[in-house]
Amino acid sequence: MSPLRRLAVLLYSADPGLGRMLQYWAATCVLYVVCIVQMLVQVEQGISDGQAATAVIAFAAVGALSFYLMIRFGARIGLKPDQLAVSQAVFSLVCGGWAYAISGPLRAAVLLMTVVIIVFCMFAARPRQTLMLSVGTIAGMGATMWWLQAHDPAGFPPMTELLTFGYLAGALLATAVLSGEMHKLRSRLKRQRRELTEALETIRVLATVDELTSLVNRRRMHEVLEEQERRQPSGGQHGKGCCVALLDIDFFKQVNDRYGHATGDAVLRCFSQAARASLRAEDVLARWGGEEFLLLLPDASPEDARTVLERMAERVHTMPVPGLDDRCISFSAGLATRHAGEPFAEAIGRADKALYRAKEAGRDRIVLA
Ligand SMILES: Nc1nc2c(ncn2[C@@H]2O[C@H](COP(=O)(O)OP(=O)(O)OP(=O)(O)O)[C@@H](O)[C@H]2O)c(=O)[nH]1
Repeated sequence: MSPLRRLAVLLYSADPGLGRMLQYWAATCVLYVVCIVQMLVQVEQGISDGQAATAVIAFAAVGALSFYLMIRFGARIGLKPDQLAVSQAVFSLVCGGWAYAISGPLRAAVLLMTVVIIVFCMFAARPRQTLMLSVGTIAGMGATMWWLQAHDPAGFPPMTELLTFGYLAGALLATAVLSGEMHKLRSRLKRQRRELTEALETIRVLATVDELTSLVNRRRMHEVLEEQERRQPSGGQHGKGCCVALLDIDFFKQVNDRYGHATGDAVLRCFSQAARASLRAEDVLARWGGEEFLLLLPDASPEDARTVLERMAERVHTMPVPGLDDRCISFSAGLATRHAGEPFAEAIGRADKALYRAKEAGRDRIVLA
């Protein structure tokens, strides 16, 4: 990691949740900077008192820095994101009230910032917290305005303060109501996103998995083979080659006829489980149709593949199937190595011919193409 990136991670954190909170913090800092510049211009123009403005600016700067530290290391001190958001808002509102008191004729404009702070809160705090903040701000600003008009009626005419307070209270209450609506909308969107993700997963499973055996279905297997052709156009890795085998359960019609279709289904399920238990993680077994299965063995020589199929045959011979008494299940297999650059369709065609020969030769055997 470069030193610059390490510094960025240290300041900004690699955790996306924390990163988002720090983004909000950075956005509030931009607002603070804008307000500080305005305040300096006000001092320059003789609208605000220089000492009072310096005190507000210092208070805001120290507060912003403290909040950065609290957000960055908040997890260690056990502060929750919404608690941090509310504390930040309370701090900003105190700054806003103070700025109001020293901004002379521009004070009504400062109130705009107060509304902006509450709107910011809507994104991070709960609707109840936003409502409490709005009510608290109305009470706090009401008290400030009352105190200012009582102590300096010439600078803060009572009627002007009262009307300004009315506008502020209306705006804050409307914002709090809006926050509730936005929260509902966000909850609905979250639920819809979760439902959509679940629906997509269901569709994906239905499109790729065989319902009876839970094996990969024929459609998905075609995709797997295409991916394999793209990844290894010349055959298998490590010079071992790649094998395909077509497997077909022997005398399956007899099972259906004698024991019933439900037992036939149970045989297919048990066969799939037993067969899958004999494979490596990279091997893919698909239900190719009816009682026929296609096995892809990437990076396997024909000898390796035969060993796998023999191990599989042993498991299948001894697997218990509910409702089948003592009848032993077997399968025949046609095995083919995929030649370099050969399309899988051709290798599967050769495996199919080998399977036919295995059936002809008496079943329960593996024939190499
Ligand atoms: N229970 C059940 N039977 C199925 C399913 N799909 C196909 N079959 C049956 O599988 C049987 C396949 O029979 P055949 O093609 O004659 O093959 P077989 O009896 O296994 O004979 P060989 O392959 O020559 O050993 C048919 O009776 C199909 O109805 C299924 O999903 N469930």
